[in-house]
Amino acid sequence: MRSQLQRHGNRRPSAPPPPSLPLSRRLQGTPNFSLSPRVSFNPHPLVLNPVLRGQELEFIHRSCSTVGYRPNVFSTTLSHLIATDCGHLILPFLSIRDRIKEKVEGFFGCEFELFVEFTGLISWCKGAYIGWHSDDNRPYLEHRDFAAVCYLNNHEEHFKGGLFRFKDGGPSFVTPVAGDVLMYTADIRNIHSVDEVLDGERLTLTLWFTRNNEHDEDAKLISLLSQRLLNCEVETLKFCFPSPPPDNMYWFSHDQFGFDIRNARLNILGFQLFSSCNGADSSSDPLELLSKPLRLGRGDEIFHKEFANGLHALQVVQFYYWKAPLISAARRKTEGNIKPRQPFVTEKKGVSKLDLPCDHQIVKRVLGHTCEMSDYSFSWDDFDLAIEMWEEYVKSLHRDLIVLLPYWVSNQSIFFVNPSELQKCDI
Ligand SMILES: O=C(O)CCC(=O)C(=O)O
Ligand SMILES: [Fe+2]
Repeated sequence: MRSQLQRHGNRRPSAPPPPSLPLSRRLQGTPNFSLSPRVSFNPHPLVLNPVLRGQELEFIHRSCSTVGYRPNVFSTTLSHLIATDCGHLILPFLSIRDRIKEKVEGFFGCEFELFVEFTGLISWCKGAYIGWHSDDNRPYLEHRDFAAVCYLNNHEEHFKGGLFRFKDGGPSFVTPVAGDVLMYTADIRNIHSVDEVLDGERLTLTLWFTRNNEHDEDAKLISLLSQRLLNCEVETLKFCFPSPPPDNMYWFSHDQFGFDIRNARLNILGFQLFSSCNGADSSSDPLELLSKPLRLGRGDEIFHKEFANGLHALQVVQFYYWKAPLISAARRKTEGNIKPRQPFVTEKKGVSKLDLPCDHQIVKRVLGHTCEMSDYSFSWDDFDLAIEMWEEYVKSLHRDLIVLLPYWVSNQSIFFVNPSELQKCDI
């Protein structure tokens, strides 16, 4: 513990300003990086198994992702989580982020500590691909030195297509396997591509690293977090309800039409959204209603509790599916001892179904094969239990975040340490 704190307390010196030569040339002349072509590094992806909190990251992505930087790609960035008042959800990223950073520094023999420039969950749905490119191939990306892609699900099992390919040298392709981390320099020595995804949702945790501290992601995230959490009390759950940013971040557009990703992810799991405003808001844009209090329905039933907005409802639904095996096992164990909590379900009085623009055929084509988790037989009883568990989960992460933030501010670096360990160290 002590050594972990000291490590973070005394960051290694950061790199001097980068010389003007391109990275590829610099590496050839630097003993630490004498293995300049990628093929003379370990040709196989480094395997970090098991992926720390992989299912949790999947839950976060399915509940928080926005449309991404390429067609049919969705992404969840740490800054987006903070901007939607879900800063506590960055905590599950931190151990694996630290571990990957250490591995990249070790693997490439970095003399100076690297800075994380970007951390994000990125999913590639049917039709997504990227042709030959290097990761520093735009003027605004020139500072990127290294890339690490951690695969969170399996080729063939969860998606088809989507192989990673290197243009030169070996291995010529990489088959994504959950837990594998692929690391490469971001420059032209590692021109690569991703084959078109033919089915399913290919999920990765992608990080880029830089030696230029002006592009340190941590500094920006700490400043964002400090602004958002300025007057926040540890016990206030109200603050932990997600607050949606502009709707266009969730709008997947295809030709003239498309769908809202929040609504689509609910629909493919069999849920519909209902608004309690009876007619008063009928003239407003239905997409705006996604930011207002909503109810959830399935078939003819409507759940009695109200959600703060569409993101809140989606987060609870995805949490339910993440925890469904646990919840149903607990219920089986206690069968007979616990009274069913029914009735939870109300009739469709005083609510109206949200009439959102949605091209169901495109939803099915892009996201249709991602609903394997809907196999669990659904129960409102279990769902109600999941709401309580979600609230506990959020409160506990939120508490940790409030404790850790001052340490991050004073180190100007984001890291994870168990808060109870921190308190022991302070004494
Ligand atoms: O997901 C991958 O395997 C690589 C993605 C990639 O090349 C990129 O985003 O630049
Ligand atoms: Fe790339």
